[in-house]
Amino acid sequence: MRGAWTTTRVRDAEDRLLRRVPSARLMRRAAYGVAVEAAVMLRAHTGGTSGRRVVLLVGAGNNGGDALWAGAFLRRRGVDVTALLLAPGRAHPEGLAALRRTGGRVVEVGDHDEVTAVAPRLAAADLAVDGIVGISASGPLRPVAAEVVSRLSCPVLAVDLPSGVDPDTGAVPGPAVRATATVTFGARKPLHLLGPGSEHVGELRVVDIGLGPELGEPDLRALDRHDVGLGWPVPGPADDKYTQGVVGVAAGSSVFPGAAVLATGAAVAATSGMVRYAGPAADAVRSTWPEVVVTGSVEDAGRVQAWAAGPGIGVGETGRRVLEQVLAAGLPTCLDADAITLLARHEELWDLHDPDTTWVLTPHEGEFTRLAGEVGTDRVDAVRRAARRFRCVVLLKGNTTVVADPDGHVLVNRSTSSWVSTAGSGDVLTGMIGALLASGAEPALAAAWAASAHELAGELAARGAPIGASALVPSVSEAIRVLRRSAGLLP
Ligand SMILES: NC(=O)C1=CN([C@@H]2O[C@H](COP(=O)(O)OP(=O)(O)OC[C@H]3O[C@@H](n4cnc5c(N)ncnc54)[C@H](OP(=O)(O)O)[C@@H]3O)[C@@H](O)[C@H]2O)[C@@H](O)CC1
Ligand SMILES: Nc1ncnc2c1ncn2[C@@H]1O[C@H](COP(=O)(O)OP(=O)(O)O)[C@@H](O)[C@H]1O
Ligand SMILES: [K+]
Repeated sequence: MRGAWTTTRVRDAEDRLLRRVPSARLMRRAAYGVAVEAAVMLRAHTGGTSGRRVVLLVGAGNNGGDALWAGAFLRRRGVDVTALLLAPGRAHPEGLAALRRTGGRVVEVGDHDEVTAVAPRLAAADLAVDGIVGISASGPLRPVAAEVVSRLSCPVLAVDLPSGVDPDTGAVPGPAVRATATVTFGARKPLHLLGPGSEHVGELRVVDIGLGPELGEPDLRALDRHDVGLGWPVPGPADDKYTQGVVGVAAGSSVFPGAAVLATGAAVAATSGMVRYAGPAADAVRSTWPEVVVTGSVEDAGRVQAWAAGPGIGVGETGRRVLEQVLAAGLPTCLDADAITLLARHEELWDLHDPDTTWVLTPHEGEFTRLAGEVGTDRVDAVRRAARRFRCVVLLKGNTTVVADPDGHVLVNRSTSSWVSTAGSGDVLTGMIGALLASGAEPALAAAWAASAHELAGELAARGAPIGASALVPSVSEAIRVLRRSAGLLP
C-alpha cells in the first residue's frame, strides 16, 4: 500500500518538523537525496559523473533551492554544473551561494532571447535537474519555463515533482516536464499516484527527511498487487458454496443479454461463492454459465448476500421496477450503468437506502455527472464529496480509478494499460464487485480489489492486441493467480 498526502498536509507536517530541525538542514537533506539520484542517473546514462554536464532548472522557490544545493553536492564529485535561473533575482540565496562556492556556473534565463541563448547548453546536457516548481505550483507553467521544458532532450530528474503537473490533482494543464526519475521528500503527493500527472513522474524515489512522524494518515492510498492478492477471498477447509457468499446479478434484458452474460460470468470467476441470475436474459446466462442458478425475476431469485445490479436493465419502467426490487432487499449492492442513471432520475429510489447497508456505485464519468455533477479536474475531491453526500462507496472509472467511502477514505488504482477500455468491460467489473461484496469483503476494498484485478485481467487477455469484454472473463482467474502470487500465496 502506498500513501499520499496533500500539499496542505505536507506543509503542516513540515511546519511541525521545522520546530525541531533548522530549515537549511532540511533542504540540504532533501538536496543530498537529489544529488545521489543524479549521480546514479549520470552513471547509468553516461558511465560516470566527473566532467558530465548537468543543467539545473531553477525557479523562484525552495524547489529551486533544492536543485541549487544538489548542484553544489554534484560539483564536489567533479560534475560540470550550470544553473539556469528562470526567475532571475528570486533564486534561493543560500543555494545560489553554495553552488557558486563550489564553482558552479549561473546563467539568467528570464525571457525568450535568453532561452534561445542557452539552447546549445540544454542540447549538450547529460542530465537536467528540474527545480522549476514544487508543491507551491499553481496553474500551467509560465511561458519561459514552458519553453525551456520543450527544449529538453536529455534525461530529467525532477525535484519533488515534475514541473507543470498539479501536485494535488495530478492534472496536467499545459506543457510539463517528463521526468526519467523523481525524488520526492518524506511523502508522496497525490500527483505521484494519480493520472495523468503520474505518467510524468518516471521512477519515483521517496527520500526520508524526517517528516514521517509528523505526517499522520495519508489522504489517499494506492493498493499494490501484493495487498490485493493477500485480501482476495478463496475457499478454506470449512467452506461450502453458501459460506463464501451468494451473489445475485440483476442485469441485461431479453433484447440485450450481453450485459447479463458478462456480469454473471465475472461473478462466477471472481470468487468460489454461488451466483444467481435474475432477469429476462436467463436463457443466455444458463447456456453460457451452467453453474449459475437462474430465475426470471429478482423476487424469485432466492437468498443472496449481495446484489450486482444495473448493466443493461434499461432506464424505463421495467428497469426501474428491477432496481426497486433489488434495493428493497436491503443488502450490500454494486450499482452500475442504468442503475446509476435511474438513481439520478428518481430521487425517491434513495428512500430505499439504509445508510448502514453499503451501496457501491460504479459510474463512468458521464454517469457520475448525471448523478453528482461535473467531475472537474480534481477527481479525488469529486468522488470523496459524492461518497459523503450519498453515504455510499463511489468508484469513478477511468484510467485512474478512484474509490471513496463515506468517511472520506480514498483508494486509487492507476492503470498501467488501457486494454479494458472497451464496451462491456464495466459489466465485468460489476460482477466482480458483487461477488466480493457477497463474500463479506469491506465494500471500498471490494471495489478497489476488483478494479485492480479487472485491469490485470485486461492485460493478460490482451497480450498486446485489442480484446472485447468477453475475453476479460476467462482472464479473471489468471489475474487473481498473479495477484496471489505477488502476495507469496502461490509458488
Ligand atoms: N515540504 C517539505 O517538507 C520540504 C520542501 N522542500 C522543497 O520546497 C518546495 C516547495 O517550495 P516553495 O513553497 O518555496 O515553492 P515552490 O514549489 O518552489 O514554488 C516556488 C514558486 O514558483 C512559482 N510558481 C508557481 N506556479 C508556477 C508555475 N506554474 N510556473 C512557474 N512558476 C510557478 C511561484 O512564484 P510566484 O512567481 O507566483 O511568486 C511559487 O511561489 C518543495 O516542493 C520541495 O522541493 C525541501 O526543500 C525540504 C522539505
Ligand atoms: N483509458 C483507460 N485506461 C484504463 N482503463 C479504462 C480506460 N477507460 C476506461 N477504463 C476502464 O474500462 C471500464 C469501462 O467501463 P464502462 O465505462 O462502464 O464500460 P461499459 O459501460 O461499456 O461496460 C472501467 O473499468 C474503466 O475504469
Ligand atoms: K520540480
